[in-house]
Amino acid sequence: MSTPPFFEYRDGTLYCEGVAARDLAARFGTPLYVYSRAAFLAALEELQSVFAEFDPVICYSVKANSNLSVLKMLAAHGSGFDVVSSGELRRVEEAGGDPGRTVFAGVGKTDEEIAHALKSGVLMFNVESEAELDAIDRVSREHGLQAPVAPRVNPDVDPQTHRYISTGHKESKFGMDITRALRLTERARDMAGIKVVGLHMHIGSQITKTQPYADAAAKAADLVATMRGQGHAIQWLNLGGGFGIDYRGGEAQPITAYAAVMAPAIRASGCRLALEPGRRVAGNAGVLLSRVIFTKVSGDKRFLIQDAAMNDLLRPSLYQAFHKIWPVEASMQPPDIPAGHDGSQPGASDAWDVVGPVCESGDFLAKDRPLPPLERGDLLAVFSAGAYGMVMASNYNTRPRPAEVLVEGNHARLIRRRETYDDLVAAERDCEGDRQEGLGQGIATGGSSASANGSTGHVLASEPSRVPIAPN
Ligand SMILES: Cc1ncc(COP(=O)(O)O)c(C=O)c1O
Ligand SMILES: N[C@@H](CCCC[NH3+])C(=O)O
Repeated sequence: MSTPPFFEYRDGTLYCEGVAARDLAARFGTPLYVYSRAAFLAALEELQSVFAEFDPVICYSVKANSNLSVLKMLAAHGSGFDVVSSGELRRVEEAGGDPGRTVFAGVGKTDEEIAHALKSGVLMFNVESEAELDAIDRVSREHGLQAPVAPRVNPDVDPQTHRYISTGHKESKFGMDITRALRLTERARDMAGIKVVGLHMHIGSQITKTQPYADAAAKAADLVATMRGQGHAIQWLNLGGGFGIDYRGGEAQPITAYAAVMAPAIRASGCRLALEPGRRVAGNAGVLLSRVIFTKVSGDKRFLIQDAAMNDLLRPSLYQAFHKIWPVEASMQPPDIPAGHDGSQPGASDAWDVVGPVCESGDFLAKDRPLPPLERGDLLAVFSAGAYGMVMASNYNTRPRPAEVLVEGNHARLIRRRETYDDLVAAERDCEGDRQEGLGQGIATGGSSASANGSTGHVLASEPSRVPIAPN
């Protein structure tokens, strides 16, 4: 691809734009998510320009990386948003994003969430079922409003991706098959609280073939014509996200290749285009830095135990997902691993299981991965970690979640401080307060004993509890 490398090795060490990764690790501690501002914006701008003919709204999928600073940056560069909860919508609003360029998806919207989205004026609701349509109609009428909606249709195409992240097939919990969708739009004609303005499809994630998009777009264009025949003024074709990225190297398609196969159908539909890319914008804009705690040999296996675990980056454990991993101090970029090959070399003398400290056998970032010599204290970079990384992190094993840093040129800015032990127990201490002071008196006020600092180091502070616990 023509974009400059945002993460590259220079003089034997990894840089993010103009900042050395080792300096970031020293300043902010590890594990640490590091993002390149230029990488996010290059990916967004590529989508905006390649699809420009269709006056698109690129609705960045907030679930991929929902950091407020990331959303602010994208909003300032004309991004719309795709949200799946009131929480995500609040993030967009707090970041200064435009609800009028935001689509609200998700299979289980509550009445409260529907009301929130209606009042904030979202561009449209992606409707996933008839029951949901009824709920949106009812809530809209209660508020004297009319909801713009786009039924989510499963075109029953095979996206040729991991089965856990494919969604456009008939058995999916998401969306509706074509027959049901048309039944829904038929009923919607009589609903005062509903205005059908678009059609939505999202067939899966990390899709590296173009054919599934060609098939889905063609079915979408036909369906738009049928829905217009029912009397709906369809203005929007929302073809979702799913565009794949390079995890191994060489598997991603240029956006122009997807656009080339989708364009004829979009043109035929006469609609404006909405897209919901997440991974394509965020995935290769981030790396996760970690530090080796111990090396260990057990039988024939060699383990690199480092301080990033499944709670920090879940994808390898959950999907057996492949991420390149390479020392921060190295003379060359990590090698590409051909598609269809997992990169593992069982028994190779330089092969390591890269694991974390979490008490699960499934806690690994890579298996049997050939790596240059490494020892305690060395830094590692886990690549392609900008999407579905921090957002899927948890506190399992009472591990504070990592800090996040955004790099712009030669400048690095902390955009989420490292969690502290106090952050993790604050909600529990609030309840202990209730018990001690009597029901109703210790209701949480939003205040906590969380430290305002915590921006450096990976020390798990072991402070004495500040709230005395009542005797039983
Ligand atoms: C409805 C919807 N839109 C957009 C996305 C973003 O997908 P991706 O990150 O693969 O672009 C998802 C996640 O797969 C989704 O479920
Ligand atoms: N979380 C997934 C993708 C799911 C996309 C959300 N619909 C991943 O890490 O690849």
